[in-house]
Amino acid sequence: MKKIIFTGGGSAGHVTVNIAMIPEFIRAGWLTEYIGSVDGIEKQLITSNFNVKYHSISTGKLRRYLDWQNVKDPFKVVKGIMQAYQLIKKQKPNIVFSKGGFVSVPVVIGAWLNKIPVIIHESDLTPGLANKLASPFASLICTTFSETSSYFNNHKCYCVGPVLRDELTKGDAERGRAFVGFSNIKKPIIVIMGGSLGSRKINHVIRESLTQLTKKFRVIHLCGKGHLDSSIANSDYREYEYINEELPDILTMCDFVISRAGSNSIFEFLSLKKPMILIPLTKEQSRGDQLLNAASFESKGYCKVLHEEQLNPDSLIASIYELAEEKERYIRNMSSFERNDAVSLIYNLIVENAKNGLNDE
Ligand SMILES: CC(=O)N[C@H]1[C@@H](OP(=O)(O)OP(=O)(O)OC[C@H]2O[C@@H](n3ccc(=O)[nH]c3=O)[C@H](O)[C@@H]2O)O[C@H](CO)[C@@H](O)[C@@H]1O
Repeated sequence: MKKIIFTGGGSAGHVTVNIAMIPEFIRAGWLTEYIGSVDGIEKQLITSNFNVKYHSISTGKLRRYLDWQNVKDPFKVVKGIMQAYQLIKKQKPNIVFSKGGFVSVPVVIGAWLNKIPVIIHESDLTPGLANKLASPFASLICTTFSETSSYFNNHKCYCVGPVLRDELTKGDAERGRAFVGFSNIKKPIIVIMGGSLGSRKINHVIRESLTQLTKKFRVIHLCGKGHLDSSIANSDYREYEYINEELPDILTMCDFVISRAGSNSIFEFLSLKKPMILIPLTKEQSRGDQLLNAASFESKGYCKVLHEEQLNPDSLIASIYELAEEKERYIRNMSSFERNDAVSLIYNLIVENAKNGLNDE
């Protein structure tokens, strides 16, 4: 029997691709395991969705700011590499698939030290630091955007397009309405998603705009863990820290989306043809990947971009009215998008690259 180990974590964007891929391997009879951090979001998402063995390793964080933890983290990363090396030596997978995020670097190095092939996936237009560090150890890099290959000099890249969960297209609006408890009145619904971890700035502006916003719209706010505000009493407003299996129903039900510009999320909205306002993370808060993701979508007429520097209740309300007025045009533009069957493409690449003879019968 063949065995695959998945890795990736830190935020849901580094896990959802794995969530889309894992069922293929379980169906095909592969032994499927996961290496993640001790308490990251990947542990909760993987163990609640699948009955796969989850191994934890020590991880450091790749921070962009000064923090005393930065001094301790290199030691944690070295410990993580040693743990991953030992685990992979013992588990003998035929291949490792990495979706990136800081936990993935020790795993990729641990696999390489064991001479186990590694396939990496990069879903943003520009590579994340973890994938950049891991790329010399990988046999192949799969990308969502075709432009990404130019950032991985001399590496074998394969553009597979967005990797989306199968369930995403199986949402049911009626189920969504029942879940949030909205009656079927004729006020369009906006879903607000500040990335998988939430966004303080977006949360703040949404809550400031709420009275005005709910005159015309109903609002479902995915505000991120620890960011609920129980003081708000508004019958057209619902807030959740994070929504897992009900998300396809909620997205199918909604009319508009306001979101950060994380790659996985925006391709989910695109494939469901939801007119969207994207508020990308700024250069100060990130490497600028979301600015490029959003610019790429804007150039194709898929979204409206509202930069954080201009974000306030007035600009938000004005943008949502403009989006609503041009709804049909956005839907038309999004209809031209043709999506690959990325899950099958990656599955085939993994089968072709897997090392033979380790756990095989
Ligand atoms: C702060 C940060 O590091 N952001 C990065 C992170 O974003 P982030 O983790 O937000 O990643 P994405 O937007 O790409 O994906 C989020 C995923 O979580 C899911 N979801 C979200 C909220 C919720 O309540 N329920 C739910 O299921 C979405 O449907 C999506 O599948 O990874 C992305 C992909 O590499 C990058 O583009 C982002 O720049």
